[in-house]
Amino acid sequence: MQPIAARTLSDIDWENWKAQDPATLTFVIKEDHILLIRKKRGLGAGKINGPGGRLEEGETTLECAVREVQEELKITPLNMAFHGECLFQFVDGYSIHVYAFAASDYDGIAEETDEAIPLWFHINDIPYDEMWEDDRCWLPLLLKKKNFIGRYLFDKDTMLDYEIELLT
Ligand SMILES: Nc1nc2c([nH]c(=O)n2[C@H]2C[C@H](O)[C@@H](COP(=O)(O)OP(=O)(O)OP(=O)(O)O)O2)c(=O)[nH]1
Repeated sequence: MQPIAARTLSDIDWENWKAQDPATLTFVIKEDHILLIRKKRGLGAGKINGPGGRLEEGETTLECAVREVQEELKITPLNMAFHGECLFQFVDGYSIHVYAFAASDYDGIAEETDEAIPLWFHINDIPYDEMWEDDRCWLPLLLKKKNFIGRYLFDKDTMLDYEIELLT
């Protein structure tokens, strides 16, 4: 992995950009509450996030999104809707392309696993201070059922630049 000299989004050739890893995020939103996790390991360990992770060989984004929720919280998300894409470039050279889903219901009882602690929040009380810096830019769009594509440049945990396009 080669570090890149970019300091703004315009330093990156987005036309030919391809992430090292495709990944997913899923937000179960039910009756004004959202199910988040305290992530115990992997990229973003310690932060609060939605359950999710990297695609496995041969898997669709939807299959990955469902599997990650099942693995991390022992529940199955229901009524999955795709809402958007987040394209993350890190200055250390790493890149990840995240597909974001919302689910309006689930089967089972969420429980702590090796990977995550389940946490419910009211949608007006989302703990953005404990989340990735970009989440406050696009999670409100997902909550409003909008579709979006965003590009983000990070130096470790610090967001250097971003842009979000709403899709109709
Ligand atoms: N909300 C949010 N999520 C992010 C950001 N950046 C980022 O990678 N993520 C998510 C996408 C993935 O769901 C997750 C990273 O994948 P992971 O490390 O959990 O992958 P994995 O489950 O396959 O982990 P592992 O088995 O390889 O440890 O973090 C961000 O800025 N905001």
